[in-house]
Amino acid sequence: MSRRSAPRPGGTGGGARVEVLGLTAGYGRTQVLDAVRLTVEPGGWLAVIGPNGSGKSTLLRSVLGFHPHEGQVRLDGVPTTGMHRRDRARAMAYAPQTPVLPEGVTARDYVTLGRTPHRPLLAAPREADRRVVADVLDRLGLGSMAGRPLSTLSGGEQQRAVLARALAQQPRVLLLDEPTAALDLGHAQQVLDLVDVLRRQDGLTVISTLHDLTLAGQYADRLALLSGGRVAAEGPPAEVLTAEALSRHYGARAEVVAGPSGPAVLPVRD
Ligand SMILES: Nc1ncnc2c1ncn2[C@@H]1O[C@H](COP(=O)(O)OP(=O)(O)OP(=O)(O)O)[C@@H](O)[C@H]1O
Repeated sequence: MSRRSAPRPGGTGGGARVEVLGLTAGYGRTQVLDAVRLTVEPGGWLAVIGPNGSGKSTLLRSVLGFHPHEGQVRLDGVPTTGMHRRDRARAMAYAPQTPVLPEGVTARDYVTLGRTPHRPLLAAPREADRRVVADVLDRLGLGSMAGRPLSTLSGGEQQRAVLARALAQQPRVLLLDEPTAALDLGHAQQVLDLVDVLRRQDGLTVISTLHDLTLAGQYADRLALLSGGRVAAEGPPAEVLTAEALSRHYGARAEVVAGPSGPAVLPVRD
């Protein structure tokens, strides 16, 4: 993965403040989220954690406006419901946990789809779009396979292509659902390092879900623990990641130790 500095794929002129106010959502009669309230400052990284089924993906999809909900989401104080779809698409990019990948499309063409909100309807990609796409592909270590159909990429390479598409969008807010699920440790660190660089250099605001609590604690500056439809704990990783919280909300036996770059969670066998 190259560390070329310009042009930066996230070079957007800064992130947005995200406010989630009283967000309630569910499926049919089943309520999954109950009046969730969160704030992420520009350039902040909030990792939403919580046991399986606690509503992390539902929360991300609701923030994006993809899932019906009550309550309000504001970007820099502006309710997203009042924003034009195209403006919303420019502001927020999403890398889903289980994306539907189009058949017969090359990695390069797929990532170029991320430029759609930035160009006139039906217009062909411009030189500037091609440069952003090439840079993102390069920075995610996908440059050499850009011309290959997505279906021939490995699971981890496909996951990086999905992230590349989101970064090519040059959003102000990046929402990542389990971005490292299919990645080996080295690639997981490279992807998270890149996102971290973008938020530090450009003030990109990041909201992610992460099952790996040690990685969550190392990269995010705040964690929100979802449990029972509510935010059970929210704050700096060292405050949220406690053995007591992991036992209570995950039913897990674990020790939490202070690591060199954040708390590390060590599962303890019976
Ligand atoms: N389309 C759907 N129809 C009905 N119920 C759903 C649907 N999608 C999700 N759910 C339910 O909503 C709850 C929250 O799901 P969600 O995917 O948001 O959880 P999550 O915290 O992201 O889970 P995981 O950690 O397993 O990815 C779960 O109980 C799930 O079964």
